[in-house]
Amino acid sequence: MLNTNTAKIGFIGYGNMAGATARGLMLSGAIKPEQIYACANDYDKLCRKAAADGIHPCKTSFEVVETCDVIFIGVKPYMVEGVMSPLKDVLHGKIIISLAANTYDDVLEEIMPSAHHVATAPNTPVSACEGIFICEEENTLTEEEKAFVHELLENLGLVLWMDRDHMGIGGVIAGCTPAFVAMFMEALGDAGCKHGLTRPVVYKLIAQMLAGTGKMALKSGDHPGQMKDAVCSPAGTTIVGVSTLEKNGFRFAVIDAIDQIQNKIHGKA
Ligand SMILES: NC(=O)C1=CN([C@@H]2O[C@H](COP(=O)(O)OP(=O)(O)OC[C@H]3O[C@@H](n4cnc5c(N)ncnc54)[C@H](O)[C@@H]3O)[C@@H](O)[C@H]2O)C=CC1
Ligand SMILES: O=C(O)[C@@H]1CCC=N1
Repeated sequence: MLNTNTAKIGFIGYGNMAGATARGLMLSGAIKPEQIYACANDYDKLCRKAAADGIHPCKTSFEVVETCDVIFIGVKPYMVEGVMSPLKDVLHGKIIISLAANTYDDVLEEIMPSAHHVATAPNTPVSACEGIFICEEENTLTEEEKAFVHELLENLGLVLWMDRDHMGIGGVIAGCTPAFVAMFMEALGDAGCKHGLTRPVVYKLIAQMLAGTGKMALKSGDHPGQMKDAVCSPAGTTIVGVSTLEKNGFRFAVIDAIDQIQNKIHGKA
């Protein structure tokens, strides 16, 4: 029976998302570095990252699969088939957690019918154990394996099981938008710098402001409009900024960005 104290966790591909997942699992204390094995395209680069993280670098994906009980797929979506198909014979009964965007259970089943697989849509804040793992409800895990996967991923933040129709947009809102937020942070940093704050101070203020606003929303359940109203004093300063953002199409720019991502996913762009 699988348990987090002894399970060996593998990563095929050890880039941004896989590394974030591994680091989150280690930071949470659920998984020790010596339980983690990874392979990647560039072995020397992998060895440097593995040494920094304290995990085992592997020369081949076969080594990862043969050694591990649970294997995360951390390669680009278009590579999943080419990387996983040659492993067909060694995947029997292994738990496979795919990180690949918009790559669902039907595709995984086609490529690796003998594995017990689940498709997910994660985000990089898992590295700080404040992330999201959306998992597809349709999967080939046993009930016991599903409970184990849920427990493992819960160490990294929120775990939500979703039907395929909502996985795409859920994955975009959870997985793509950390980049938007980082752009917002950078813009606020530039503005703070322009008006005299040093970079270390302004970025600290911004990060804490964002973490606090998110936590407040989760704790109170308040509507975002209510949270905005609570900051805007009548004839005060914030409302001047809010109206300037409206004039510049701030909210439409965000909705349009999501629309364009969806168009790309659905082949319309
Ligand atoms: N970066 C993100 O925020 C998110 C990424 N994802 C998904 O995670 C997956 C990985 O994306 P990133 O980490 O951003 O990409 P990345 O480019 O940082 O990492 C890709 C990794 O795959 C490895 N790789 C390439 N060819 C390989 C091969 N033949 N065998 C083994 N490893 C190989 C590379 O060496 C690298 O370690 C993608 O499928 C993406 O859709 C999902 C949600 C969020
Ligand atoms: O940009 C991408 O394709 C990946 C999927 C979600 C976030 N990053």
